[in-house]
Amino acid sequence: MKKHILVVPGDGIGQEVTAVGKKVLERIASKFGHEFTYDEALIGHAAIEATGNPLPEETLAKMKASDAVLFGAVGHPKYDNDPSAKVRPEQGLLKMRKELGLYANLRPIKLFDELLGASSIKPEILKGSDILFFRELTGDIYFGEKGRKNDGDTAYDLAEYSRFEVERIARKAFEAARTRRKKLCSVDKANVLETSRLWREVVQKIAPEYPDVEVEHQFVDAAAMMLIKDPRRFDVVVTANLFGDILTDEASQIAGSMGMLASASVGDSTGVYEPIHGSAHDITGKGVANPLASVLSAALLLDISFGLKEEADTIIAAVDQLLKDGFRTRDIADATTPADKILNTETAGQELLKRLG
Ligand SMILES: NC(=O)c1ccc[n+]([C@@H]2O[C@H](COP(=O)([O-])OP(=O)(O)OC[C@H]3O[C@@H](n4cnc5c(N)ncnc54)[C@H](O)[C@@H]3O)[C@@H](O)[C@H]2O)c1
Ligand SMILES: CC(C)[C@H](C(=O)O)[C@@H](O)C(=O)O
Ligand SMILES: [Mg+2]
Repeated sequence: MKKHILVVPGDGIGQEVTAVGKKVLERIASKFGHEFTYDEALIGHAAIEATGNPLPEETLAKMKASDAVLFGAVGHPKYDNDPSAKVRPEQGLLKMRKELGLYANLRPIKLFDELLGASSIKPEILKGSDILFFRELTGDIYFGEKGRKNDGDTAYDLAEYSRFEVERIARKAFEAARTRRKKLCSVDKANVLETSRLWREVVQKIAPEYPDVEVEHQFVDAAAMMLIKDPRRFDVVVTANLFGDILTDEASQIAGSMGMLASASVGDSTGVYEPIHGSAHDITGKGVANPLASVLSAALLLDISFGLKEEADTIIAAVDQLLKDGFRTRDIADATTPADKILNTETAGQELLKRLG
């Protein structure tokens, strides 16, 4: 198969982990006889430094022209600590999502059995957890009008959802539930927010079209609690942009680390595949970031954008074998991990390639 992949590493550990994700794609291409071509483009702080724009037109054009995007992360401490900065790396990420129509963000919470001990949640509570989040990605408080009034002393961010936006993400979630354990949990805050009341109304209205799927509605505060108390009660979860952002960082602890969670952003055009984590300033440049979220994002890319299920499964099996062989990056290691089994970003990539064959 011939495909063109755009690699957009972005900032901080985005650069470090995406290099490993790309190597895995290259190995898969040679192993299975595919012809993947690659290009790179700037986004975030790196793009601001080079062009003044967090999402240069050239990057956007390259994204639209590619078959899939392997993405790293954006962000820099300079902006995090300067609330007055008008141009920010995250604007590039949000504009990309909007311009490409990436309204559905799939975040699988996949727990590898070997990592049962890596979480701070008890293994008997965790074992068998397998959740697929559908986070709405182009609406909500992220994209509504925002600003200041009263001489800057009052700030506002408007949360907005249209019926159409809720319906399209809900349908994707219902369809995914059909292929899994047939349970859908819709998470909102309908006891307080009008956007959530519309959300619940839409999900209730289309639910009869999926009679084989058992639907429940939970308020976001309760859902946050249930995720930790009993993660196995969830199969597919569908929720709004902001709730999905927060709940999936929380849910990363079910999988053991932020460094294990991949995501797929899909919708109207080119799919973008990225770890859920950020640029992680605290470990940038140390070479210790866990690259497996990027590697598992590459697997999602092959599966979802190219329909290469066997190739994707080969990557997941290699990750599984790496963990079975006792290897751990620092974030998923514990007191029982022998020193010679602790990997950095680069050696994790090397060990993984050995297991890809
Ligand atoms: N999609 C994105 O590009 C994205 C996502 C989240 C945050 N950000 C940006 O990243 C910057 C840092 O944000 P943050 O610190 O809140 O979140 P973060 O996800 O970057 O890091 C949170 C914590 O998880 C750890 N961590 C994250 N990924 C890891 C990995 N692969 N291996 C090992 N440990 C890992 C970090 O060291 C840190 O302690 C901010 O500028 C933020 O805006 C970007
Ligand atoms: C960096 C930020 C804008 C982004 C988000 O909130 O969507 C990030 O946290 C994510 O999860 O991709
Ligand atoms: Mg986030």
